[in-house]
Amino acid sequence: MSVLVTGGAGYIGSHMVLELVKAGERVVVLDDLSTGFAQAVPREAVLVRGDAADQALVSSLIDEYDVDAIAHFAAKIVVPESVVDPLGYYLANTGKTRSLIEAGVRAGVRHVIFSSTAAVYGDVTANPVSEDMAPAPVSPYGRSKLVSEWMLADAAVAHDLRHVILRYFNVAGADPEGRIGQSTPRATHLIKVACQTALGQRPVLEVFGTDYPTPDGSCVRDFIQVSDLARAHVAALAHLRAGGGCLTLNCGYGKGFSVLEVVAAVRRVSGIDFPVKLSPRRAGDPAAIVADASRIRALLDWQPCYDDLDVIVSQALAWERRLAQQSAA
Ligand SMILES: NC(=O)c1ccc[n+]([C@@H]2O[C@H](COP(=O)([O-])OP(=O)(O)OC[C@H]3O[C@@H](n4cnc5c(N)ncnc54)[C@H](O)[C@@H]3O)[C@@H](O)[C@H]2O)c1
Ligand SMILES: O=c1ccn([C@@H]2O[C@H](COP(=O)(O)OP(=O)(O)O[C@H]3O[C@H](CO)[C@@H](O)[C@H](O)[C@H]3O)[C@@H](O)[C@H]2O)c(=O)[nH]1
Repeated sequence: MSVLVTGGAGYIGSHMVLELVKAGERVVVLDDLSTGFAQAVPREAVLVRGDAADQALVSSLIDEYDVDAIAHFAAKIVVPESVVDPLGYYLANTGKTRSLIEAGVRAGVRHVIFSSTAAVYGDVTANPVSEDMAPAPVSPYGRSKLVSEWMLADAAVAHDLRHVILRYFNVAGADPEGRIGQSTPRATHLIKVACQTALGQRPVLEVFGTDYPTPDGSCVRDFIQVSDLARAHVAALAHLRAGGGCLTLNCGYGKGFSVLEVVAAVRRVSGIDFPVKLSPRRAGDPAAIVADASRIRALLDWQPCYDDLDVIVSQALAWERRLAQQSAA
């Protein structure tokens, strides 16, 4: 049996591939390398360059590698881009997910793990947020993911298919052994941008908004370390293979850190007092979003190992240093 990982050359998918390989799984990565990197895929996994919506290709991979489970990471992920290109996002995230699931169902795949997002909750007014809260996404990106969630749920009723939907909160950090990390060019993620600023690769870190109704006025987020998140997928796979039912689970630690607290952590860990500019709010940012993370701990055999902001920041910094060395070489 093998696991088909779409988007397995990307930031989060590549960390799951490492965890799967470590667990002795056979892994086939299907990635079009639009934002991913071939070198992020370990030698032990098969990398096929192609589109997750290419049904003929997906069917042939399922047959050739005896795939019993699909982990679907492939997507477009930039929220503001989704506002200017909603149809592109619905195609990439919803239309292509439909094609992939259909190919999987036809070929007899019974397990799907789907990368969803805290963005499905929208502008929450109370924290922490549990999975029972009615989703109300405010961006085409969030809506494109929510429609995919619904599609999976409907397909699970009609077909012999079970799924785990994982709603990631803010993903950060890197492989603790330094093999992989977030390589996305022009990334907008706070911890990555702050580390790049500390290392002098960006002139200044802008803090978007200091007048939010939060303790220090900046936004609050729940940061989950990427290898912990990857292991949640491995636990979800074990749940499905053991005959477990469909689940929708938040992936966070249940702890909020403000943007200014993250800045302080990056300064503390790096020892560098990099420049920060207090700027106006960024459109579309909810003031605070923190996971109620009790369900995943109750229902999956999953224990986080890196639930510590300074550890996450030190991994992200180490990865940025490595990327800088690679590009200088
Ligand atoms: N990064 C976050 O903080 C975050 C938060 C919530 C949810 N997510 C979700 O996690 C998943 C992975 O995100 P990431 O941060 O690793 O992004 P990423 O851009 O690093 O990875 C996406 C991967 O999918 C590939 N891809 C895109 N479209 C494809 C297609 N049609 N066919 C084949 N491959 C394709 C890309 O080349 C890339 O390797 C996405 O579904 C995203 O929506 C990410
Ligand atoms: O240079 C920066 C970058 C970010 N921020 C702030 O930091 C917070 C976090 O921003 P970011 O790291 O861009 O993450 P989010 O906008 O919270 O979105 C992430 O987390 C969501 C789930 O919570 C996912 O859906 C998205 O794909 C993922 O990018 C926000 O308040 C931003 O305004 C800054 O102040 N300065």
